[in-house]
Amino acid sequence: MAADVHHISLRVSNARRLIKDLVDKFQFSLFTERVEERAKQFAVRSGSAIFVVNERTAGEEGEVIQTGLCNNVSGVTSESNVTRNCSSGGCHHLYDFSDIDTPVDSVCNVAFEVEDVDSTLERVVRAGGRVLTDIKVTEDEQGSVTHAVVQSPIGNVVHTLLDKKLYKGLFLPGFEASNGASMIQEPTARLSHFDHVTYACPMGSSPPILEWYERCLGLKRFLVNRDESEDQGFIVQGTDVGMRLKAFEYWKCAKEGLSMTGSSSDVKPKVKFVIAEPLPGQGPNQVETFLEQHGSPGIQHIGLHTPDIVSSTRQLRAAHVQLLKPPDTYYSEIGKLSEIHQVGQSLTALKDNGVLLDAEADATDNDHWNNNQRYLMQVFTKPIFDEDTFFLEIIQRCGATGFGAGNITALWRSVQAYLDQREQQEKSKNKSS
Ligand SMILES: O=C(O)C(=O)Cc1ccc(O)cc1
Repeated sequence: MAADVHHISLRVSNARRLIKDLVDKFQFSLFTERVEERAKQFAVRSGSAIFVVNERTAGEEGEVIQTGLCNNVSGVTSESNVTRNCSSGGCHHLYDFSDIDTPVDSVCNVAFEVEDVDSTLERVVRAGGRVLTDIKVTEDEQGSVTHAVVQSPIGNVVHTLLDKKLYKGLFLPGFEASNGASMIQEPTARLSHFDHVTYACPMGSSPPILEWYERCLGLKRFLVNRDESEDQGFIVQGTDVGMRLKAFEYWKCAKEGLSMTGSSSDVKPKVKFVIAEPLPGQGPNQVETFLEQHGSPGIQHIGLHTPDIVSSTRQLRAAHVQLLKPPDTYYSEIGKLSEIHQVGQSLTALKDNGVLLDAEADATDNDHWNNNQRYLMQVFTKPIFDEDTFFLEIIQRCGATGFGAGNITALWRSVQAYLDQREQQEKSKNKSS
């Protein structure tokens, strides 16, 4: 079963504000939208990364809105443990499912493009998955798109499954080109594609999640780096750090997996998924802060790939994007300078821009890259919504396919320092009021 991320949708209270930030600060372009009295949806893109921003409206939950676009033309084999709910909310935000309440702004749908929605849905049903919206066909003069929506095993996250083989239009039926939008993808897009989606999940929840993704969607586990144990996942633990990571992705075949990691641009890299769980006995930490403020497990951050992280980071800082800096000691850790020099990067450029570099981020033997030239570079933004929940990561992979322990720890510490500072500010605000 082929599955590739088509877009990721967010549900927010003020869509225009978020769109403005994504366009002005992150250089996404607004290319298509669907604005009706009861539904506002905007799509922005940078390279192949597409976000659909859906505006939450008061009284949205459970309402039935008919737009005339949702013709239910086919069903799939029904099983008693499957909830089928086609009418409620399904046409409100097209290609999404509006009935799962999100009390705060949230990223809640990773939409996959699949070969065949019917057979994918049958597989989901057979594996005990929950279908939220049965198969629907939407059409306009450019052709038709078949879609369905399934619930993921993670909080409010759903997956829309799309078959666009019979569609020639700009995006999806029901969406109109935005004013001034260009059909041609800007060649200079700085952020080229979604690299990974990281879920914050409760302690101990990863085994059934991995099983769900494998059985329902055919996504398979891969090791984050050489130090990961198959059983335990990759454990990041220190005095102030405590998290278990497990990762999975879609592998068409081993051959494609290998060529994906090379520099050739003819294969679109597949998006990776990471599950982050807190470890027992840790103090307050960012995964738990997410679970608390978000109200359920969900998408904690998304990694966006750039071909040039130093210039992307400079541009983002100039556009007033708040990026987290690693602890001061990061660049003077033993071996860091030689690691940076060995791969031909500049300490000053990385340090000035707060970019982290890790050459241990691999669990595979990948002969396309020289062993000591496989590395990745990363930087995190501060949370982008009002709550301390979702943030973005900018990442540049140079051959490395996983995540390195050194960077994960430094990224964790930079997020934690920010959250601790926020908590202190809140406390002193409450004292003085
Ligand atoms: O390094 C990455 O991008 C990861 O996805 C690992 C990670 C996961 C959760 C955190 O709170 C911090 C780092």
